[in-house]
Amino acid sequence: MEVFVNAAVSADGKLSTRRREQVRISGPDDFARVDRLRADADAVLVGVGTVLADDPRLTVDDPSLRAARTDRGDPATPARVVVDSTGRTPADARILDDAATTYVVVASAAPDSRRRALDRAGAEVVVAGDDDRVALDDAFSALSARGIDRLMVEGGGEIIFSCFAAGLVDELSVYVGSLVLGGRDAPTLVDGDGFVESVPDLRLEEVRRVDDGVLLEYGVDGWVETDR
Ligand SMILES: NC(=O)C1=CN([C@@H]2O[C@H](COP(=O)(O)OP(=O)(O)OC[C@H]3O[C@@H](n4cnc5c(N)ncnc54)[C@H](O)[C@@H]3O)[C@@H](O)[C@H]2O)C=CC1
Ligand SMILES: Nc1nc(O)c(N)c(N[C@@H]2O[C@H](COP(=O)(O)O)[C@@H](O)[C@H]2O)n1
Repeated sequence: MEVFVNAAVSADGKLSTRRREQVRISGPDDFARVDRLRADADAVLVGVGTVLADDPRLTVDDPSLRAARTDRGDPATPARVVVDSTGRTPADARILDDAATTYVVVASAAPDSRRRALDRAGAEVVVAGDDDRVALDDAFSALSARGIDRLMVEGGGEIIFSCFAAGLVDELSVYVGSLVLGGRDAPTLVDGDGFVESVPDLRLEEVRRVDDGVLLEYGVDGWVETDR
């Protein structure tokens, strides 16, 4: 499976404010680029933190992109994936609408009542990992078995960290908007525990001005020691 991460950050590297409310960082051209990235994916993945904060739909909006997908036999919008260890996704979350299949990936310890509620709300519940936290390598294998070959990860910072930590990321694109959000508790592009001795090694492929910001595109080359 090919995995690419795309997110928008402020000039100081934040995904959002300390209130964790969705912030419009991208301009119209960047949102159009994101729509094209979604249209090229078999599924778009977020962590449950993003679902609770933003209530996203993660659909393809441009009618011509939707038509191109259906012309080649794909659903108009890629599948949506929520990584949600305990099944906290609300039954009325917009990501569970009928625009596309939505996989909610839970850990084996997720309560049966939550699994049943998600199933009733229209989610396809997938169990990955054998304890109380979703294991992403198992989750991605399960998604691959369901025909997902190209997976777009939109965030947030916790899930992006876990994707890098598991060595699952092939490409990273970051849109850096011209604003400063600040806040020691505001989410950043990569949160989690952070890397110390060995860190993901990026290869810069492209730098381009988009709207009033900069798009950075990287390949991921494995790991590098920090004392280089
Ligand atoms: N500017 C942008 O492009 C984007 C911004 N955001 C922002 O990011 C914030 C949400 O990000 P986060 O709080 O970091 O939440 P997140 O969306 O990364 O979800 C993290 C949650 O997923 C669950 N989880 C299950 N298994 C996990 C695993 N193996 N690794 C990590 N998490 C796992 C946990 O409950 C964890 O708290 C919001 O403020 C949202 O607005 C989110 C996406 C894109
Ligand atoms: N690329 C990008 N730029 C921004 O400025 C953003 N705030 C985000 N946020 C992400 O988009 C999701 C919402 O998408 P829909 O409104 O459902 O289409 C949000 O949940 C973040 O993942 N992305």
